Amino acid sequence: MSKREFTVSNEYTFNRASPARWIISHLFRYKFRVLLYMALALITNFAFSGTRVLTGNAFDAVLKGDGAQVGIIALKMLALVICCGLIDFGARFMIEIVAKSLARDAREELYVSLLGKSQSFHNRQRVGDIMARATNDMSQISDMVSPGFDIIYDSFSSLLAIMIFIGILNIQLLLVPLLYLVVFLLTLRLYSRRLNPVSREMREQFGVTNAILNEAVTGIEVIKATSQEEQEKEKFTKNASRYRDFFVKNGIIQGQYLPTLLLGIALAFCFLHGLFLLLQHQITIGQLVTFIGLATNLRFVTDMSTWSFTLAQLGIAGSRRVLDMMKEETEIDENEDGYKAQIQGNIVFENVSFGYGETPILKNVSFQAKAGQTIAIVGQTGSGKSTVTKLVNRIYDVSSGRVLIDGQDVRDWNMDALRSQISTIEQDIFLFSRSIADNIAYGMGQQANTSTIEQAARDAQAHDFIMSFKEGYETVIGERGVMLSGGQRQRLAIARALLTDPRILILDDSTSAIDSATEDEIQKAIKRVLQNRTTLLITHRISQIRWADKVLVVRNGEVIDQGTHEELMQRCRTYQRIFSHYENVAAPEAVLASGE
Ligand SMILES: Nc1ncnc2c1ncn2[C@@H]1O[C@H](COP(=O)(O)OP(=O)(O)OP(=O)(O)O)[C@@H](O)[C@H]1O
Repeated sequence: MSKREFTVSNEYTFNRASPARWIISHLFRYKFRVLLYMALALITNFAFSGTRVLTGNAFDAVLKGDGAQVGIIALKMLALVICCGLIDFGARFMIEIVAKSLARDAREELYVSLLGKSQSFHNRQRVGDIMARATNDMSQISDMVSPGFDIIYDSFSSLLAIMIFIGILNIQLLLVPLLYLVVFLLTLRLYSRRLNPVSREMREQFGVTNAILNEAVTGIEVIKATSQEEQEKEKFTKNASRYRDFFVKNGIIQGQYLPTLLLGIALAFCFLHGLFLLLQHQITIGQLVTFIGLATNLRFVTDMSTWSFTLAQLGIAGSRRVLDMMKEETEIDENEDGYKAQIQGNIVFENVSFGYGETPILKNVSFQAKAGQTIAIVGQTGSGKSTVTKLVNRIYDVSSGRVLIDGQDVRDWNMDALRSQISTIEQDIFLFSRSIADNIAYGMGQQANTSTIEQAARDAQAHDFIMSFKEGYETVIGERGVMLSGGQRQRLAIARALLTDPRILILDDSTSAIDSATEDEIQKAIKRVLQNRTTLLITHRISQIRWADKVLVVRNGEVIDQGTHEELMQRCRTYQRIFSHYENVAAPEAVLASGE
């Protein structure tokens, strides 16, 4: 079992060794329903072939002039057809339930698997591609079972019934159908071998096209602002055309399906063979009629297999893509048996180095934060400030060195215990398209009551602007909170953090997107949120730096100095420059951004 950051208790485990085994293990979960379906479908097909026998019997009775017998046969036929219809309904109903249950289970399995993947995994993925796998591929998997598997099983059980009835009629009559069957299976194998890679590529291309569409819709503002519509259109057209080409190729292979032609030839030979046996008085006219009727039923097997095999191919290709995503290795484990305790808030970085890829970003970072302290991190943009904070709650793991919380390596902590006590207020705050109250209560699993939500909002200086909306706390905010300004979003994030009352807070306040009117309120909110917890504060704001017990000065991934504001003012040239510029220029951002 690969590493996971999140698991569900009592999770049903499926065999992920190969797409076929995976599907079978899913079907196995509903084995009784599958077996019932198989039995019902088999009965339907035998009953249907039985109607051909009755037709032949009726012919013989007519030729003998036995009217009473014809009447009895007609009644038998009616009863058989009604039973056939009812049982067939039961079979279709069963398989449809199995198909939809399987799709639901597979979707849930993929979803849980995605929740358990590390941040590095999600950085590598394109959202559109994930969406294509979670929606289209899942539908393909469901279609593979019903109607795909249904048709294939139905075809083969009808074939079995046809062969048994012909064999009972006269064993010699099996000659042509059996020959046809051998040629049919050979051409079918050839057909699926040709179709398989094309349908796989078609699915892959669909994922790529979907990802482009998703990216364009998400980034529509940038496209419009930079007037790149033409380039985006071309890119999309190119990919949509590739998808079309695969689709056409798929169609061409399907169009070249040989068995239909072969069946026509086989039926002609069946007729000749039957006629020959009739002339030799080995079968009656009625039996010839039954035989031709049964042989004609082979059309059902032949025609349906074209489509059903396409569905099966697409389903297998879809399962492979879903499975590939679920099986992709993730770096961080939830560490279920790890250390669990109430966090006091002592953080120690011991010679920590880290890189997202090959290039090292952080080099030999060491510092300490005592419980309840506020540590400000300052440095030029891209120097690695946010990266330092991402190692605390194990969004990423260190490459070397250790990060300790209360003396325990973060890798030894139980992931849930660790993360549930650490909150992050990031620069780019993500708000769900739900009500404001739900967004604030998010970290509590929606378990907070209205008055505590409101209190948190008041402490975060957010209550007044929330109440200015017509629906107050019930106002639904758009995707990514587009209806709110940067300052409002930040205050909602602060309220969310206050509500969860984390022991460690990571606050990335390096954004300068706040208008000065709300600046004061934000400062108040931040000051409030820092109380009683260890805080790592990334900031460019001089007032906030002054609140800190210790300041880390980061340059190119190294902590070049650390100490209190006063100490650094005395000995650190970079720090002194920040402040001398601040006095002259009024804001330190310019200096920090300049790389000093
Ligand atoms: N997910 C990622 N994958 C690869 N490289 C990354 C990733 N995130 C950040 N980096 C790189 O790591 C370096 C440090 O980034 P980081 O975000 O920690 O800087 P920062 O000091 O917080 O910058 P800013 O003040 O602009 O937020 C940068 O060179 C950045 O390009």
